[in-house]
Formats: sequence, C-alpha cells, structure tokens
Amino acid sequence: MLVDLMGRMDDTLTLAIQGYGWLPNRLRHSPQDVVRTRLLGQTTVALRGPDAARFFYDEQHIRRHGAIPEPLRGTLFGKGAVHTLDGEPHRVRKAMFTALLMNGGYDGLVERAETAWDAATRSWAGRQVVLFDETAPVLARAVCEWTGIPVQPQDLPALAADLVAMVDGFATAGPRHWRARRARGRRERWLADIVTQVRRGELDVPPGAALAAVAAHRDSDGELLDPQIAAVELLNIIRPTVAVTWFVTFAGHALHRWPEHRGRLRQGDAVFAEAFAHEVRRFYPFAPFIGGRARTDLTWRGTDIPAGAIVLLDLYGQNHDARLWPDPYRFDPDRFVGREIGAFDLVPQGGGDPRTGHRCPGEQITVALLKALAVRLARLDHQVPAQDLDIPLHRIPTRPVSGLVMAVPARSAAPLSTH
Ligand code: HEM
Repeated sequence: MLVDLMGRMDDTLTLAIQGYGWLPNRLRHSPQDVVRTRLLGQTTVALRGPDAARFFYDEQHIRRHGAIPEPLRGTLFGKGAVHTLDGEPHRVRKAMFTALLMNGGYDGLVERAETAWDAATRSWAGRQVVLFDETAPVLARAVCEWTGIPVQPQDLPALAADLVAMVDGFATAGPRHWRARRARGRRERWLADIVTQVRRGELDVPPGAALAAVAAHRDSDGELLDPQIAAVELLNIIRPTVAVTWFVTFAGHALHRWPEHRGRLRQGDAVFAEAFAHEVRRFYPFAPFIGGRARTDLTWRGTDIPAGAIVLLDLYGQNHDARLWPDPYRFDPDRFVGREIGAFDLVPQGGGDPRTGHRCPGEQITVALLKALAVRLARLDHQVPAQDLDIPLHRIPTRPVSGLVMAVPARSAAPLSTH
C-alpha cells in the first residue's frame, strides 16, 4: 500500500500487484466485510457478502453514471454503454438486452455454437491445438450468425482476436491496453456502419435478430440510438459471448485437473453439466469486482461512505467465501446439484435481478454455452501434454498461461452429439 502526499493510504499499486487477491486480502481482516481505502486517489469503500450485494444493488444507494473509469470505458464497455446508465434510461435500454438474451430469447445461439465447435474439432484431428485460441473464433462465428452481423468466414479469426483483446486489455497499462483500444475503435466503426446500412434498408437482417433489434431500439427519449452507441451495444453482446472462451478454457483445465468429472459430462447428464458450469463460474477467477458511486452519504455496518465515493463489491472474494461455499477452494460441481441459487449468492456475473438492476443479462447464455461445450470437451479424445497450466492471480483477466494445449489424435475427428 502507498501513502499519498497527505499521508493517506492508496491501494492502486497493490491492486495492480495482487490482482484477484487484493480485495480478499484487504477484507480478510475485517469482521464486518467492509474496508475503506483509496484508489486512483479517490475514497473507496469495498464490501463483500450477500447483504452487501443487496445494499450495493439498491439504486437509492449506488449510481453507475461516472463510476467506470475511462480506461475501462475505452476498452471493455464502450462509451455510453448500458453499464453506465441509471434509472429510467437504464431500464429502457436494459429491456432491449433482457428481451434478446434471456428466457429463450437466445434460441439458436447454442446450436450454432455446437455446429461451429463440431466443424472446428474436425480440423483439430491429428494436431496440437490451443483450446483458448480455437474457442474464440467458434463463439465469434456462432454469435455473429445469431445476431445477424455479416462476417466472412476468413474474417472471423481477426474479429475473434479483436473481441478477446478488448477483454484482455481493460485492466492493464501498456501494449495489451493499447491493443484493446485499437480493437474497440476498429470494431465500433465497422458496426456503426452496419447499423446505418440496416436503417437505410441496404442490408437484410433476419427479423428478430439482435442486429435488427439494436438498430431499431428507441431509448427513453424516444430516439434511435446514435450509430456509435448502437455499435457499442452490439459489441456488448458479441464481446462477452466470445469471452465465454475464458470459461471454456477453465472447463478444460478443470477436466484435466479433476478427470473424475469427465464421465458424467460425457454421458450428457444435463443436471451435472449445469452444476459443472456453475462451479467453473464460481471457482475460476474472471470478473474480480464491480463498482459504482455512492449517491448520498451512506453508512454500511458502521463504516461511513461519503457521497461520490467509489463503492466496490468483491465478486471473486464472495465466490470463495467459506461461509457461503464450504471448502471453497475445492472444485466440486456437486455443491450445485439440487441447490437453489439465491439472487445474491453466486455472483461471477453480478447479483440481484437482471431485469431491474445491472446484473449481467448474459448469464443464461453463458451457462447454456458452457454446459454444451463442456460436454463436447469431455467427449473429445485428447491428451494434455506438459505445459504451463499456472493461472496467475496477479493478472486480470487471467487464464492458464499456455491457453491449454491439447493433442488431438487423428482418429477422434467425429464429434459425438449431445442430444
Ligand atoms: C463470459 C462470461 C461473462 C461474465 C464473467 C460476465 C460478467 C458480467 C458482470 C460482472 C457484469 C456487471 C454486473 C453489474 O455491474 O452489476 C456484466 C454485465 C453485463 N453483461 Fe455480462 N458477463 C458474461 C457474459 C455475458 C454475455 C454472454 C452477455 C451478452 C450476450 C453479457 C452482457 C452483459 C451486459 C449487456 C451487461 C451490462 C448490464 C447492465 O449494466 O445492466 N455478458 N457481465
């Protein structure tokens, strides 16, 4: 921890050094699960636990406008994104996402991902492949087909690389960050142009496809989205879908480390596959925390939170809290078999109600894709040769260093159906 010129402690450097460990380390010594510190020179209060999540997701307490620092807006989310809205403008924009992404709105996406995966695995026969690198174009193909965004097959690898770069570079300075910014600029221009073509009737889009819905969406002011903002929101569908690559790679890691889970997945046990997907999302590190700003002067468990202060909710720490998850560092999908998951318990993608709050609207899609691809991965005949499978916790976002190299024998080409 550093001390600023006024003698106040600032945790920015510690966060950069400790990554996922930073908040759990700071909160370990707080019986009230709250810690007050400074980030980027600003008062910051970090909270953990289901009650804290309820407090955090109360719109009377926390606003999102002005909460996301520019380096994150310029890479991960985009300027003017749904993530940064509050109140009625948020609800109207969010309704577009929940209609497209929840409760069967995503029909067809998983099937497309399975088809793309099967085509890819046929080309893996007799080769060594990197699971991370192979999965991203599979998901990019599936989500572009599903949203109606036109992409030539030969352009998919570059698109997948740009979408991965936007996620990979949000929490760092240096080359990864600049790669992310360039990727975002390039893809926003491309998609803004596509939206304009759709509006002019120059491009055919299947009715009901996400591209058509975003192009036609009207915000709470009754206006169509500026093409730039429409591009940002289309990226907020295709980028995180491709980000499921991280979880698929973690699933591959889990199957290698704990091969005893392979059998039930291979059999296509749907209840177990869903539990496995939840355990991957709980166990492995992805989103470390989320942030907002205090609307007014607040108090949480005796700690004052001044109006305007940054408020963080520790997602990674909550997903590894032994009070919620006994033996939290044991990878145990069975903990989710028969367990009702509360709205504020399992928070890899935020908490609360996605319809009214900022919780991720892509959670059902994430689980459905992960279930389907974990089953296929378990059925894929492959070896995991010696490699660096370390998952460094100081790096945000992290992944197995090798990306998970798999050696696929020549005769394992034929995929097995999950149906
Ligand atoms: C790869 C797995 C994913 C992870 C780890 C993840 C994580 C998150 C997190 C932590 C949030 C912020 C919640 C909050 O601020 O309260 C979020 C929001 C969001 N996610 Fe995801 N997500 C994933 C997949 C998806 C998918 C597949 C989609 C869409 C297809 C999606 C679309 C969104 C959108 C639009 C928001 C903004 C919601 C709002 O501000 O109201 N995410 N996600």
